[in-house]
Amino acid sequence: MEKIIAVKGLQKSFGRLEVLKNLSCDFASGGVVSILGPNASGKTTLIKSILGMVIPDGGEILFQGRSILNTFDYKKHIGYMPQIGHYPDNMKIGQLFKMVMDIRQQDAVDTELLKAYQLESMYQKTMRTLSGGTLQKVSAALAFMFNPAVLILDEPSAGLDPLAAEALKEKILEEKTKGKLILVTSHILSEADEISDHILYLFEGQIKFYKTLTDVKRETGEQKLSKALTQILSSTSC
Ligand SMILES: Nc1ncnc2c1ncn2[C@@H]1O[C@H](COP(=O)(O)OP(=O)(O)OP(=O)(O)O)[C@@H](O)[C@H]1O
Repeated sequence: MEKIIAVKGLQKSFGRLEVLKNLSCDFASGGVVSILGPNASGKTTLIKSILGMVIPDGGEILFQGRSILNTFDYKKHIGYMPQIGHYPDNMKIGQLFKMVMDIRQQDAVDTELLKAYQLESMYQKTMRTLSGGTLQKVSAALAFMFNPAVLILDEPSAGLDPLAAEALKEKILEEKTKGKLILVTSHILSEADEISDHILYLFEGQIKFYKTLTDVKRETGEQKLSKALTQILSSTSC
């Protein structure tokens, strides 16, 4: 499959804390990559670097072969669902969607999640009154709304009720079949097991391994990702 994102020798420190240590990896279209690793291993910093929200100290990131440094245009090809969405407190859900469409000068192309989550019936609710899960639903609907080639989902199902999480999982699988790249950070291994083609495991800002899910299971002889990871990590110092 075509390589859409290339990360080369990425370095990032916050003060004296080295968060990404010369990290290199490629991501191809048409698959789900789960980015796993312990808390503070650098998962969010990696995806925020790809999104241009964190400026690396060294290395480079190419999107479709071009450096993302000082560019903005590539972002229209990425749908991003943050860990916690921050929206203007007094804005209503309907106004938020309209504002995003106005900024992009584009109507919503994909309203599947918006409908699945019945957000239209909540258009008059203001953002500050929403439950954490509803906020997540709004973020998910926005991420998929403009049919982007790449989706970056940061712990997407955290806070979603089981039905909403299932709808999101189905949506991810559906979009994958359309040839999209979907990067997902998660701590829920059963979910990663159901949706992933590749597992990228980060530890202390470095890639411990980046393999297909099939290889992870074959090499460990385990049927479940959770057991395979336990086996790999107990034999190393992660
Ligand atoms: N803006 C920032 N300023 C200072 N330190 C930061 C900043 N952003 C992240 N860090 C630190 O960088 C490290 C990596 O954070 P990051 O959010 O990338 O980890 P993560 O793997 O996504 O963690 P989690 O699984 O807990 O979400 C952490 O120690 C965090 O405190």
